[in-house]
Amino acid sequence: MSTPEPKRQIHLVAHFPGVNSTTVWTDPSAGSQIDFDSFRRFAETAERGLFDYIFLAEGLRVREHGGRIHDLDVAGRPATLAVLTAIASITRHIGVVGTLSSTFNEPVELARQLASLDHLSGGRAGWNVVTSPDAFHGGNFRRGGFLPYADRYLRAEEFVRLAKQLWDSWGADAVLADRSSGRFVDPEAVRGVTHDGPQFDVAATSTVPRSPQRYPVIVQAGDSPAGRGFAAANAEIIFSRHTGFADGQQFYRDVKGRLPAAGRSEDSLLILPGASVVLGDSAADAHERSREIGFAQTSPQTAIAWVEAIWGRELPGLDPDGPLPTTQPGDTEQRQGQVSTRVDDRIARAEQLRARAAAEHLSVRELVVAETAAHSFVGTPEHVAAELDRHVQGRASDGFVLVPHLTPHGLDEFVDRVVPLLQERGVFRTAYGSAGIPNPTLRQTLGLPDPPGLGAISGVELVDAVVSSSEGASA
Ligand SMILES: Cc1cc2nc3c(=O)[nH]c(=O)nc-3n(C[C@H](O)[C@H](O)[C@H](O)COP(=O)(O)O)c2cc1C
Repeated sequence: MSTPEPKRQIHLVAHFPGVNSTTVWTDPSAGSQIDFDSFRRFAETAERGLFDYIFLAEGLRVREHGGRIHDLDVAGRPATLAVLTAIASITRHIGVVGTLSSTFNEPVELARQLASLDHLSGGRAGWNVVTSPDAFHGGNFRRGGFLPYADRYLRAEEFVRLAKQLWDSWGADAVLADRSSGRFVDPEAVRGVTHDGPQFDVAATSTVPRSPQRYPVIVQAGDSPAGRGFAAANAEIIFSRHTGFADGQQFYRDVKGRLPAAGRSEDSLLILPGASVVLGDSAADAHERSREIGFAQTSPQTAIAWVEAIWGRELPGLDPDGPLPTTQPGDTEQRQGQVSTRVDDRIARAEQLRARAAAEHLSVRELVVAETAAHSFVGTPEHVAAELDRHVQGRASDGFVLVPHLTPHGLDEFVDRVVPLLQERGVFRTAYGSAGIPNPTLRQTLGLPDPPGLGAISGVELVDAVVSSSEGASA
């Protein structure tokens, strides 16, 4: 008799609410997005629930709508690396992963900051590499439109490659701290990194010794073919939008199918779609809660602003409880700074929305709820646990980035009611370090292989880049 295959294990990520349009900050129980107490509370729940890591998205510029600050969504969360460092100091096992742009940062400085986070967290750091190269964000840095859209991943690729050289530039034994000889550093074990490429011209010596994980875990969020190619070559995790079962399977197959060409194995990259969960004591109760939350996430003003962003024009007098506008879309970008509102063909999108509203008899606000606040998993804890398991066993994902709608207690119910059921199913850990490692790094918690030497990890060649390093580093 053949032994059954072991069950695939689910990975869970806790997305701190905010930097999106679905956080219900108006709820009477909602806490601050800014005070450290919120991050502490959130992190304690996520670690109690044995999540793999806490994740922070990042918006580099305050969003605008119609040329004014977009005043409907929560904003103002403190900067990513500062928050993650503070979280690392009050947790022991959970990973800390942040979103940082490869377009508007510089490799030497960012590599230094990330290596520092990896040191200070004891090897629990991760970096979500985003490109977000639009002119609006660039304006923040006096670099509006400096990077052609087509080059966004060339820069990201060169950035990551250079960062890895910097992270590898101190040998494992470079810090001598030898009191008898008085020598602190072994110069033979630290190499300078010189790099002359299309995006970066750098001659640098890293100021930070090799960190516990050598590199932070590399995450990617981007959906274009170029983004998928970049992920297959460089990323260890993809944060995806493909949460549905069939859609998830298709994305999973596509991206995992790209790995062999990059010289990588299937288990070297995890795919974790964003997901929202609404629980109830019965299916009907959960669906009713989901409906209420959807409307709380979509105020009448939010619904109008969303339609204006798609329509590319102001829509004065639009009734949120009435039908979609009969006016044809214009071409004025209404919303700036929100990735998900990018529309390539406004007329086609408007027609698609009109068709859905007509078929389902939806008002403007009901349509926006259906389009933007449809929750991924709705039902009793038993139903939700079974569904999450089905997605992972069915290779529609390797787990989920859970995006709660409330700060800071939005994951409490999931941790109390769903996590134990996943454990009973044998698909989720019952302790950190259960593989026999008492203080696992984030990469070990995720079950990802150690990073190979520089060069082998990247399957994409930078045609014009000249990459060189002086000799002498110890391995
Ligand atoms: C699920 C998901 C989450 C993202 N989160 C962020 C974010 O927090 N901050 C950001 O600047 N860009 C974010 N992005 C934008 C992407 O990282 C990427 O820069 C952009 O989508 C362009 O890449 P693409 O053309 O491959 O999609 C996100 C994208 C996706 C798909």
